[in-house]
Amino acid sequence: MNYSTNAQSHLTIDGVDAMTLANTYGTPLYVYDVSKIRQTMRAFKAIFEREQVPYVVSYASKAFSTKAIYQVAQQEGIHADIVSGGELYTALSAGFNPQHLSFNGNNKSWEELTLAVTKGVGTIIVDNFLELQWLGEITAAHGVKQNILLRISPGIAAHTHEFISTGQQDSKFGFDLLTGQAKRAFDLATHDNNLTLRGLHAHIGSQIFDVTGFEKNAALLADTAHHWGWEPEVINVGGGFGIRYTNDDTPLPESAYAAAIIQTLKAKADTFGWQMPAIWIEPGRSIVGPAGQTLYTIGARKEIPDLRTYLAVDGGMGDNIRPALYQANYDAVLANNPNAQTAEVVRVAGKYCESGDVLVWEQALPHTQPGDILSVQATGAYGYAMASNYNRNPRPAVAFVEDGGHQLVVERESYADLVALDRDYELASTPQAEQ
Ligand SMILES: Cc1ncc(COP(=O)(O)O)c(C=O)c1O
Ligand SMILES: N[C@@H](CCCC[NH3+])C(=O)O
Repeated sequence: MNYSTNAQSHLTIDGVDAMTLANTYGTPLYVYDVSKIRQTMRAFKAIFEREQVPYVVSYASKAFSTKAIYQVAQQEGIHADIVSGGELYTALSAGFNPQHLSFNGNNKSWEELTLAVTKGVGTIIVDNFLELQWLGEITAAHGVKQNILLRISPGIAAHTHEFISTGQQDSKFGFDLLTGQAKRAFDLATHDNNLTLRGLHAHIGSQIFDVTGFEKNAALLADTAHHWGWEPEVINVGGGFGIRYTNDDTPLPESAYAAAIIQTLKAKADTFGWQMPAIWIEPGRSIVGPAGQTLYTIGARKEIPDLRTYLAVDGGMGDNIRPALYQANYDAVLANNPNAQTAEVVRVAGKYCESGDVLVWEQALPHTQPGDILSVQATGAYGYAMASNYNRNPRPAVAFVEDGGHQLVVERESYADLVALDRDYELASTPQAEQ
């Protein structure tokens, strides 16, 4: 990897010195290169525009849900997918157009569905029979008509980590196709006057590197609709496009995935004599993952001769659970001199009370000192989004960087924030407890 640096040999992010960011906002710090986010959003759109097919690019905001990212998505003219009342609230607080939201999730509550219907969420992607029934009741009670898609469990196993594969038949998501549940849901949905069924949805998994799963998925959704004697307006093939975390990962460009899906559905539309359905995709990781990195301050070091050197930083599994959860790999770089000669291989560990609290399993680094700044690369997806307060560590701040400028978009939590929702246990001071 060749990192961009300035005259002081410091790592730069879209023209901003990483050391300036660490000094200004403290560490750990999530930093996003917004130009890169915009580039990816535009690249996804460009391929559909070039092929002149109707489409919606919907950013899967579970990957990173903050007001600022919904605002960037809106500026770039893309939609957003949400999976909870909390993500809906965040998007609405950011001023996001609710018509451009789609709502996924395998167990949406009555309250979440009511909020979505009454706030005008554009599309609800219905996952199960209870939701279909509730949605019928809620829309009738509020006298509204709601656009929906049906989420199908397509029976396609994607080649990825078991925990992030969702398309196989043994999955909690969506209506099962093979046992006829999907057809039953289709019949129910098309007979409900308050629901407008616009199309089908299926998502096969995440961090996928080849196009065949997406082609199969698109073909299967089209074949299914055709088999039911129905011409859908929308085919939503989900997200899951893989990214480069380390040099071992070899993702395709955004355009390759999109082109394969477009070709598959063009052919199906031709064969079935349909108008071209709108192709919806839901990329999350590929939009924000490569654009994010996390800056840490290096602290203690433990050398076990002939075994391993641990280098500890001031964050860890609380801000990036992915290595512990999925054995995920990352690259790290010394922000104060990224292109310096490497001198040793270390394991980068966090500060949490868990042996599995690792950020990088094996990393070649130059000589480092306590106080140096380490940047773990490509942490933009499912890092902040999955952050926790384990060990009562405050969650880090988030900074956006663009064209040489920088701004905090999420403040660092304080110790006061950590106890803000706590209440004193009053019974603890009753006479009985004192005896
Ligand atoms: C329904 C759905 N859409 C989109 C995504 C986004 O996936 P990714 O972040 O891998 O693009 C997911 C997560 O895997 C998902 O479950
Ligand atoms: N959170 C996971 C991906 C799950 C995607 C949600 N369907 C990750 O970090 O890779």
